[in-house]
Amino acid sequence: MPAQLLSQLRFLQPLLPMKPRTLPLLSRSFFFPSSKFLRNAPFRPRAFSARRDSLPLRPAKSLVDDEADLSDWVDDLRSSRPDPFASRFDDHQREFRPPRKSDRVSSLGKRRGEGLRRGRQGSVGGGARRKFQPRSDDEGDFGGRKLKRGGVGDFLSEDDDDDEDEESEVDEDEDGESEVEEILNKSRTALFGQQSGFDRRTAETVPRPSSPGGSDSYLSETRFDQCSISPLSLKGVKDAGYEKMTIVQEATLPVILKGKDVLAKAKTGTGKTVAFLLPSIEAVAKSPPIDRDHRRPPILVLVICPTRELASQAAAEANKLLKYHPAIGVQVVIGGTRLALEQKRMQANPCQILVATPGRLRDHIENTAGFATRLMGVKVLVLDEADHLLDMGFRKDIEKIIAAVPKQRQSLMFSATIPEEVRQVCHIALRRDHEFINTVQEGTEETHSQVRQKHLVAPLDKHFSLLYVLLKDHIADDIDYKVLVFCTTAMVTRLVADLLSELKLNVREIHSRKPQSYRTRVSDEFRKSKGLILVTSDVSARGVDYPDVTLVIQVSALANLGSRHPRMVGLPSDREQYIHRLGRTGRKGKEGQGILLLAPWEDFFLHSVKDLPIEKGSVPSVDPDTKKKVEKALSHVEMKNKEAAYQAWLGYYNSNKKVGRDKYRLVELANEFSRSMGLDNPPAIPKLVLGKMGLRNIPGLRAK
Ligand SMILES: Nc1ncnc2c1ncn2[C@@H]1O[C@H](COP(=O)(O)OP(=O)(O)OP(=O)(O)O)[C@@H](O)[C@H]1O
Repeated sequence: MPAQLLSQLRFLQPLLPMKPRTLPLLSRSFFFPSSKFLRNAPFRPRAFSARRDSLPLRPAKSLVDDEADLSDWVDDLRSSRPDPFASRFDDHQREFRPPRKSDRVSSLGKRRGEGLRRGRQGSVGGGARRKFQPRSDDEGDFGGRKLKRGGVGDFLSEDDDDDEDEESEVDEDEDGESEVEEILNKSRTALFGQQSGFDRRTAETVPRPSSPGGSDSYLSETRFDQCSISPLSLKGVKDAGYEKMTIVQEATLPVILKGKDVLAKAKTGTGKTVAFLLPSIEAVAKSPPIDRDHRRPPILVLVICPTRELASQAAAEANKLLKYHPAIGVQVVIGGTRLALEQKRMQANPCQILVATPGRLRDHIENTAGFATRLMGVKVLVLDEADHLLDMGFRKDIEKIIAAVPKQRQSLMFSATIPEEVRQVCHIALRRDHEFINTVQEGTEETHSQVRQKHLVAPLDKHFSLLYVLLKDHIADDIDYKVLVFCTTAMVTRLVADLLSELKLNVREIHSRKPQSYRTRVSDEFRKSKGLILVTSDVSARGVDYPDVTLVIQVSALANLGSRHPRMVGLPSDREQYIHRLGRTGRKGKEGQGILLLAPWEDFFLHSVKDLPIEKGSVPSVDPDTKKKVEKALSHVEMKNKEAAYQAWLGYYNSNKKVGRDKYRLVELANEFSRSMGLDNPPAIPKLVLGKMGLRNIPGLRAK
């Protein structure tokens, strides 16, 4: 495009960027003559009410048709007041990659699972229009992903897992490091001025602890009142007990406040939630107030979290920060409750900030009247645990959601792990000129140094006794113990919880097979308690902020293995899940411990975490009395729970590329697991199920 033409464009749209390097992209995005372009011009504002009234209120199917009109409408709305987030015509540079064939294939498994579940509700098939059908499960969270792998093995594996079996080495991003430094330097000057007392720091010192190794090493030296946030937000921050920013908050806040798209990586438990919520709240605070009588008040900030627990937690944090913003409302839509209830709640209390899990959000887009229109007001889109949300289990939902919000918006993606593959696909949500802010120094570990990590490799049939011994030892060491035990599937989680209860330990369980009300209650209890063990599937792996967890035990690290998808597409691997699970301890600079318990045939996992400081631990001895005690406790565990655990275990590892490749070996291992539960004979499995798992006629299995 000739530069002359650009200057004409600039005349029409003063917000156009002038940088020559943007020309080719602009020329792709603008077509002439363009009535749409003219409609976007700020000097032709339309009366807001007239525009609103003329908008046809159609449900989701019409969303795509209406998107352009709705975008215009939102633009008009924005142009009525100065908006710091509006002047971003480089939006055109964002590229939306249409789903590849591989995406469709690999998401089929999940959809098929959904189809099974929806089938029960009378609406089979992704293409079928669903009308206000309440869904009892939470597709948006791990629990809802239980059927995602597509085979019966997946069906049996039932939950809570990602899929990947390739080893992953997360590259530290050198560009990212230098970008951070540049950003910090610029933003310190811009936001805190020369008086702020900040040193110019080198890239390596971005996450410099104010007291090395101390309990506040996650904090920066910058106070919230040194940055340009509104007095009402500041009051909220203060009441929440936050004075200094954490490292990630210091690094990202100025950039986000400037309206940039951000991809941020920071260690677990270092305040990423506030880092994206606070500037999002500022965006709402700066927006024109919404008319109380508005029939479809726009949602201005949309936060997406992978699990219900995490979404509820983010909404609670938002409410804390909003204490002095009475006009700004937060709502959470997470599944596990009746859709109609959420619809009523949203109607009764319209909000500007919506926190959601992906599946339930899609349900609302497709089934809640006027919801699609409200989403067209979104100015800030946040993907929390972004790498996980971009994996194939969620990808379709995320793409659908992104298609339902305006192209002209700010997008923020946060996670403690951002594998290179995710950086490659992050443009699904982010503009090309986004900032990658990596507060994990190059050459340092992605886990916290104050968390002692060890791995134990022991035969599977010893795992139950060992788990008991490890827990008893820890309880004896720390009267204020608070332990998370991660298991592979919901049914195995239930079995382990049953066993530990039989052994008179103070135990709770949480997984996708539990009703949401129970999950919420247990989660709240564990948050507040000490002297408690929570046995959990991966619903608790990411983001959940339980304070003062003293120990995390991971029984098997293969939770994320079993991919039917190529590594290319940005799946978080078992390495990432290990980091997130471990990250439930050692939060806010506190100390903690992590134990990884592996069977000998699982030790290949160690290769993928060889750069993490995981010591080889010596396997504790199990005395004969303890062994007997555990066996007796196992004999009291209900048979049906053992059968379900066996079936789930078999299905789970059957889907695992490495373990499930050799079916004969798989069955041997499954039967070892069965024996470890005290069963002489492995439970029988329906023939149909075995056939679908590709396990018919494999010696060692019992069919019924
Ligand atoms: N500036 C601050 N000062 C003190 N505490 C803070 C600050 N910001 C956040 N926190 C607290 O730090 C804890 C961890 O925050 P948060 O859950 O957002 O961590 P995270 O980085 O998102 O962790 P994860 O990677 O596990 O999701 C929370 O209890 C939060 O209230």
